Amino acid sequence: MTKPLGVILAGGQATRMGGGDKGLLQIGGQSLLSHVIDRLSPQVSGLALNANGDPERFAELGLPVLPDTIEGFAGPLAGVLAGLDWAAEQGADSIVTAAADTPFFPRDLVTRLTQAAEGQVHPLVLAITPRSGDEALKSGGGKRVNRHPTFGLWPVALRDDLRAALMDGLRKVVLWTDKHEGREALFSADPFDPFFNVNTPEELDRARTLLEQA
Ligand SMILES: Nc1nc2c(ncn2[C@@H]2O[C@H](COP(=O)(O)OP(=O)(O)OP(=O)(O)O)[C@@H](O)[C@H]2O)c(=O)[nH]1
Repeated sequence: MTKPLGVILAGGQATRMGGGDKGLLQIGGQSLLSHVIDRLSPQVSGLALNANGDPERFAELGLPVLPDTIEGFAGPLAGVLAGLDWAAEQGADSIVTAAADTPFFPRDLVTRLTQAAEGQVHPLVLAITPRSGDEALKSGGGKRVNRHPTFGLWPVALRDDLRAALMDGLRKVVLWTDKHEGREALFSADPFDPFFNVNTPEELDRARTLLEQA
């Protein structure tokens, strides 16, 4: 398989942060988005940003900005679809997505997702991490892993199926990936979950602390 294209998902409304663009918040003198770009760009053959509204606010990043084509903030799958349509125009056969609010994701994300897809007709893989004992207990159902639906490898070949599912009202990522027998790639959560994401002002403080300790 050729190296996939990368798409950074920044199309949400950041309600828990009070609105605006979470990706433009600063940690360690750099925006969350630029941390994500630094991690993802060496792993992919090209990069775009999925975001809604005025693209000018991201101009200095120098990336193509892809708005959702499904209306009404349909969730991250709408961003995946925008990325797949862009990849089809570029003649690529797959994309890897990363969320703009997740500054510490693994530097071998793409390698590991791609390895997990070996033998699949349409490569479709989500990242997962083990839950800590406490988290597993609190989850009621005793789930042992966290699935990270914004970190995945997605096939261009399934973009029309995804479009139809979204038009039908599907929103939950794993419902769609399970339907297509998506696989999972397990990443370590030691010393902390690398897919830790920033949703609230408290989590922004935690990200700053983690960065200082790194
Ligand atoms: N393209 C697109 N991406 C979305 C949408 N909603 C969420 N996302 C992305 O999905 C990822 C996870 O989003 P959440 O943290 O659940 O949602 P959020 O809108 O960022 O924040 P909250 O409003 O506080 O839930 C982030 O990368 C978001 O940018 C959407 O409607 N369209």
